[in-house]
Amino acid sequence: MTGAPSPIQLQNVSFDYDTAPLLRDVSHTFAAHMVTAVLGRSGSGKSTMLELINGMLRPKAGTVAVFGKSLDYSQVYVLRSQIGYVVQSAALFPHMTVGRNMSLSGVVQGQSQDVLSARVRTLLAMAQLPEAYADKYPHELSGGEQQRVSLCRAMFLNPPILLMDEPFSALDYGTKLAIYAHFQAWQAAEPRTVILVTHDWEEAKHLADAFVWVDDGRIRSHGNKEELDRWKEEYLAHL
Ligand SMILES: Nc1ncnc2c1ncn2[C@@H]1O[C@H](COP(=O)(O)OP(=O)(O)OP(=O)(O)O)[C@@H](O)[C@H]1O
Repeated sequence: MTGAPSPIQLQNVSFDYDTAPLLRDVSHTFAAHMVTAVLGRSGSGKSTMLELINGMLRPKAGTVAVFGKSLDYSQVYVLRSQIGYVVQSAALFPHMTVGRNMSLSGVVQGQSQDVLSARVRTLLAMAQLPEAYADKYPHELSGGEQQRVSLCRAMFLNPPILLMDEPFSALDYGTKLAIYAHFQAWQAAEPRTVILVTHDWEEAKHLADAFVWVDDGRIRSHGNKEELDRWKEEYLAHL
């Protein structure tokens, strides 16, 4: 724990898609400047939890607070510059260059071309991608490279919060390890509050400092690496 106030709090949050309850009275305070892995089997509501945090979904009951304030759903766009969001498929726009894909949020903010280009160069260097990639199109990159671009895009406005939804699950093992290393280097250089959704126990152990296990609409357990080790067999048997 860093002792810094939590930038993300769920208080008695319940949610359903007008069918069976999906999250039931969930409360959790996410630690600042750390990676928290949210684990759980498929369909347990992990992605839904991220969409509640970034305001794409609204709880049926309870509150979501970001930086100490309950979300104001009439101004959810304000969160876009504070919360980066990375999903499993890199989801880059195919008709735009890599540089354009990365810098869209800066374009929307009216940043000058010089500022945009400089940030693209910095991020490509951090992701150890060649500068010339800025002018390539997504289909010219490998899956792992596209996912690195997607991470760069989420980092473009330097958001203090990063939400990652199974960002590495479609990658082969070698590519995954390489991206893990990039991600860890970025996190060491500029610690953010990261929530990493994954069902992969090993990935969670590798990348995160804190852990939340979502099951049957509730937080079944949460804790540190020791806790995670304690759950291992039970968790794997439960998937
Ligand atoms: N837009 C939607 N409308 C209706 N039901 C939905 C919608 N999105 C998700 N669901 C359902 O809600 C449940 C939880 O979905 P969610 O994607 O949050 O789970 P998850 O834990 O992230 O799963 P996975 O690991 O498979 O991605 C699933 O049963 C899913 O079918």
